[in-house]
Amino acid sequence: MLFENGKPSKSGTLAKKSVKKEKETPMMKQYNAIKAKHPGALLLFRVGDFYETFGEDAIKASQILEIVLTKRSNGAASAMELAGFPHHALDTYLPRLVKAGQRVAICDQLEDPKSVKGVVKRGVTELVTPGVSFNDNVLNVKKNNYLASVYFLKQTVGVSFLDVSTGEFLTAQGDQAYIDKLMQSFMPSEVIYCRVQKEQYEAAFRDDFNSFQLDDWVYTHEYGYDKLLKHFGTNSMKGYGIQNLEAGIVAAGAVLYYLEATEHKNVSHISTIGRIEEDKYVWLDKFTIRNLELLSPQHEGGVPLIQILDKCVTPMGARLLKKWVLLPLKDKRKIEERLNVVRYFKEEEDVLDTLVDSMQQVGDMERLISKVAVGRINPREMVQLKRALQHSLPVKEALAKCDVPELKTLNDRLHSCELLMDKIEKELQNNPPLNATQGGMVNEGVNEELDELRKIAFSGKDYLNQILEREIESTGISSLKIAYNKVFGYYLEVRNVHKDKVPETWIRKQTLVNAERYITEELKTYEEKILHAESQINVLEQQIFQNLVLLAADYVAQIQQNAAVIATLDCLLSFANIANEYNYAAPSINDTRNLQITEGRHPVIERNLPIGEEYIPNDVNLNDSEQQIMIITGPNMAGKSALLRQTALIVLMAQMGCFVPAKAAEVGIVDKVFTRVGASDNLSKGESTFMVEMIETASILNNLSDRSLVLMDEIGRGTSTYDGISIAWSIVEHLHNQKGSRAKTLFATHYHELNQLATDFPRIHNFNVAVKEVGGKVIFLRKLKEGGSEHSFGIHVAQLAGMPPTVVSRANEILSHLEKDKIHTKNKQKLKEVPQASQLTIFNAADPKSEQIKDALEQLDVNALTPIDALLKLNELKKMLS
Ligand SMILES: Nc1ncnc2c1ncn2[C@@H]1O[C@H](COP(=O)(O)OP(=O)(O)OP(=O)(O)O)[C@@H](O)[C@H]1O
Repeated sequence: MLFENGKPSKSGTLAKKSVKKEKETPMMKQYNAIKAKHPGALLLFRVGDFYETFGEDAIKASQILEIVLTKRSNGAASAMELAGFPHHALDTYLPRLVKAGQRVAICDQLEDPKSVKGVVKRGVTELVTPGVSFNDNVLNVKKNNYLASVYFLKQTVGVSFLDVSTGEFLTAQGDQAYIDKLMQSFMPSEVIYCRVQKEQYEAAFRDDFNSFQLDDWVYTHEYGYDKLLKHFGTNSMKGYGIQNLEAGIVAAGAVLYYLEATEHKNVSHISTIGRIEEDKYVWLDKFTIRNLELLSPQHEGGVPLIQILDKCVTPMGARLLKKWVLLPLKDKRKIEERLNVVRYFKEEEDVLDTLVDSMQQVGDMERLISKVAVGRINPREMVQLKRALQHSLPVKEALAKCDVPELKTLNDRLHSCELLMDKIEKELQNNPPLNATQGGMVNEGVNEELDELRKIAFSGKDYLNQILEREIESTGISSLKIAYNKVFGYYLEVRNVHKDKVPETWIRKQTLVNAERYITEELKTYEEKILHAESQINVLEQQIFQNLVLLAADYVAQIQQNAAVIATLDCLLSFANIANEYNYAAPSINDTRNLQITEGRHPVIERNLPIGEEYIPNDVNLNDSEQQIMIITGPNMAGKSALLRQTALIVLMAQMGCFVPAKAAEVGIVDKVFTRVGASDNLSKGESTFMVEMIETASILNNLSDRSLVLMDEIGRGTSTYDGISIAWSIVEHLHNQKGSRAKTLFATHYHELNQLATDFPRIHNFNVAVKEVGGKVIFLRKLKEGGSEHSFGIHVAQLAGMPPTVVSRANEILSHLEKDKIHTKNKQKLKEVPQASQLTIFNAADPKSEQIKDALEQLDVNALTPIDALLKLNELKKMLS
């Protein structure tokens, strides 16, 4: 049974109570029984042509949908609230309920009310939840809609993602940080987890996602493994490479259970399960994804990278591109394969145009074929599927002419599915109705009986004339007439003079003064036919359509593969397009640990500069032998952050297989990118800014490798200046001296004191983003130069920001006063004297508290500490102080 937050929902309870007090009508009894089976879900109960909601569901529905709330007035359940809408408006209202976070159980009439006495049989035909939906209005074409399942197994976390609308099914397992990163990347619309793991779940993900709890028996290896074997019809999961992912299997099994529990039993389009391999992709922690604004901007009105990269013309392409952005590659060969194709398309603009033109018409082939598999495709969508296949043909033709091995491989995987395409073309009209029950969708000449029926239904007069002519000819009764009356239907009328010519088989029905009326076997049959023609037409059309759906179901695997090929092509074409449009260069990828960017630019800022302004390019060189760490100082607004981010973005774009905003870029494969940019407030989650800063930094320092790229922007600014400098200083030292991981680092700071580090450490170099001071005004040159800098020009920025002149001039006064103060210089001297890689002298031997803290620190085994332990320890030390 399903539970919401461990207990049945209020609405389920209320509905029961309010009806039980009085005598239940049979229908309400049925309603209550169904409602009780789906606690936590808002029940849409089909009554005739309406979907009705009752009790608390009605109150919720009326608020969310802005529909009228009434009270049920027919005796027994007089106190019951009621709100409903016409059944044909389901597509409009359902998405609104789901988007408002509701789980919606759709309860339909399972038999024809006309053929039943008493209460019609009803049942829930679908439970739509935010993570499990096929409804186009719930889904966003450019986004996958993932359901995630999470399972904690000691230190390992298993996760599984399913987009039921495309059939994509994935699993992974790893430590908390890895799964957290995946969750932030895949951004599931709904997460299911084991009820008894509530605490762990909430500690890990707080209330980041819509969540739902399942019973603990669902989250067992035995159950999950068996579920997967049954679904895929195999006797092991070895072929999918997930046999040993114990936690991953448990999480994936629960996904399949949940599909069943939500009445999604027909899911043959989920034909494979993939493993998200941690070591195949560049590690981006969740802070990096956020700080680099890869998929969404940090602030309203901002532009994320994806918006620049996405020129895809198909929904599949747009969805795949998001994955490419979040999962850049580490395999040089694979990256080069993508780059080769982009280079080719960039040069062969005709091919690019042909492909883009055809693919523009392909539409969402991936979701259409999923609808075929689950039997939810409508006639109009079937015609769209045909068009998708038709427009894939020129793609195939164009690819066949391309002399690039990677494109040949893609072309080999593209199926033309001609038989299916021709059959849809032959059988379905080009503009069929939306609903298969409406009729009028099948072409003429497909089915003789159907054609006959249509003749009867739509060309009745002609048909009767044909009978009349035939009868006149065979009987010789020239004045014969056909007419209709309500009493005995169609009849033949014979004037008395011709009475003797009437064949014996005719049945006399009426005698008039001058004539007699007869019916014949043929007319009777015709009459029956015409009466039933329309309903028969519908039945036959539906049969023909169903057969078409069955045929299309044989093509699920092929069309899914086509969709994957088209999506890949779309992303590569998009890369080629932007390379041309924005003047990007092909990066050169190698296995060294060097990064050499010549005239690099920020892909997003350069597209959003005010008219007339040009982005100033800069070089960045980093390696593990001479220049491992660049300390970048410079005034506020100089462009330090932009430089840091562009460096990471160029590396990531290169490893996605995309050309880069630079004159040239040599990229030695990077395996992890870490950023700590700015001190963003996280008060809503109960953490102080500085705490967040330290958590994020700790996660960087604990996960470094010699291929990592680290960006640190103003680390330490969340605390007092001296604490900040001390922390920043020791972090840089740590990055430089860490054995076995000379992570390439860009360190932007306002602490000019850190410039001292360059003299003390061989692989640390100072740079500054240049400005020019002319007549008391600062001109931003945006050019990176070697050497440190002395000023921050913060007051100048305050002036630019419109600070009252009195405040600005007072600030200048205070600054000059402080600058004269020797503390500044003395402190600098002090830092210089600090022995390298040792604790900064912050302890006073005369102070017992200080000694106590020192002892505690000395006893610590830093290598054995997790980031959380470290923070707890820090807190303990702080308490010692007070
Ligand atoms: N190379 C460049 N060419 C043109 N404009 C740039 C360049 N770099 C930065 N800018 C512009 O300058 C603005 C400020 O840059 P940025 O935020 O990188 O400054 P900063 O040095 O990090 O400032 P702060 O120290 O105040 O955080 C950017 O928003 C961008 O509009």
